[in-house]
Amino acid sequence: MDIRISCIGSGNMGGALMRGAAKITGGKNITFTDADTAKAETLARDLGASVLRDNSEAARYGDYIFLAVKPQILPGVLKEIAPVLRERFDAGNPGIVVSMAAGFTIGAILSELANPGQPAVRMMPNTPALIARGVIAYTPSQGVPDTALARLNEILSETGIVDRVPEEYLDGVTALSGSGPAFTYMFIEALAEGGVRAGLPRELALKHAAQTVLGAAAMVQETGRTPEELTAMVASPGGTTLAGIGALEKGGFTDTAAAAVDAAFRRAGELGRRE
Ligand SMILES: NC(=O)C1=CN([C@@H]2O[C@H](COP(=O)(O)OP(=O)(O)OC[C@H]3O[C@@H](n4cnc5c(N)ncnc54)[C@H](O)[C@@H]3O)[C@@H](O)[C@H]2O)C=CC1
Ligand SMILES: O=C(O)[C@@H]1CCC=N1
Repeated sequence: MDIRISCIGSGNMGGALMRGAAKITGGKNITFTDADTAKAETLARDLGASVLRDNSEAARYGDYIFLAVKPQILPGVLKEIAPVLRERFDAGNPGIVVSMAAGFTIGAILSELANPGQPAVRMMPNTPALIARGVIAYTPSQGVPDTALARLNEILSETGIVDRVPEEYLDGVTALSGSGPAFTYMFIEALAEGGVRAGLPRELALKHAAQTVLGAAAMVQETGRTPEELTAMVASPGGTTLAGIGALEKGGFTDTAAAAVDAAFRRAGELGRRE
């Protein structure tokens, strides 16, 4: 695909998404910038991409300009690239800004850029994008042409499942799939810890815990059955599973897991209001 991509920020998410993009565009059409130049250089070398001198150059280069910096850094970066984006917009060749910053709304992005017409996409990926098993949801601003969105969809699809959603879903997506991998790692650790307490070596317990979560998730995706139906398939009357479910319920498992998503959701809203 003959498009040019700039990625401002070469950390976890910039790296994960560009690894997928490189499969479609080839590394040579991708550029990185980062406050830590050595980090950008290492990633660029890995993908056959290149490094630009600064974020303004990045804003000039890309058909898509991915902003993969922390939400607290984003306003400064937007101010830095606003003049170049404005020039391109006025010349009829606007780049499309693609932000993945938690909580940061399209309205806030356009307001920092001082251009309500700037084409922008707000998206929320997650780290399994690094191994092409990510969840990505996005919302475009009004000015993004359908063809450009279709191409973006194609690029993002290299990193996982992609859904276009109304913007009001994005804080919820951030909480569930954005932060969710960390909650799931905690559950895997907890399962493994239980295995260790039951006498298993830690390495074996962790391996079996991770494969169990993977297998159970695939059952939800591939059988079309609900988690409740699948639970019934596991739990024999008077058996081991029901004993374990009882312990989870006693510990308030469902409420605690749901409260984790709710706390992340509320935090996304706070980040959006910008302290
Ligand atoms: N890590 C995660 O699981 C997810 C993160 N996000 C969002 O992705 C964004 C990036 O997060 P991560 O990749 O985890 O962070 P990170 O810390 O791994 O990467 C951010 C990069 O930005 C660089 N940077 C800092 N200031 C800069 C500047 N002025 N110009 C250019 N680069 C600069 C840093 O040196 C760093 O390499 C955040 O907005 C976060 O909300 C979204 C979904 C999931
Ligand atoms: O923790 C965060 O704020 C980011 C957003 C979703 C995952 N990581």
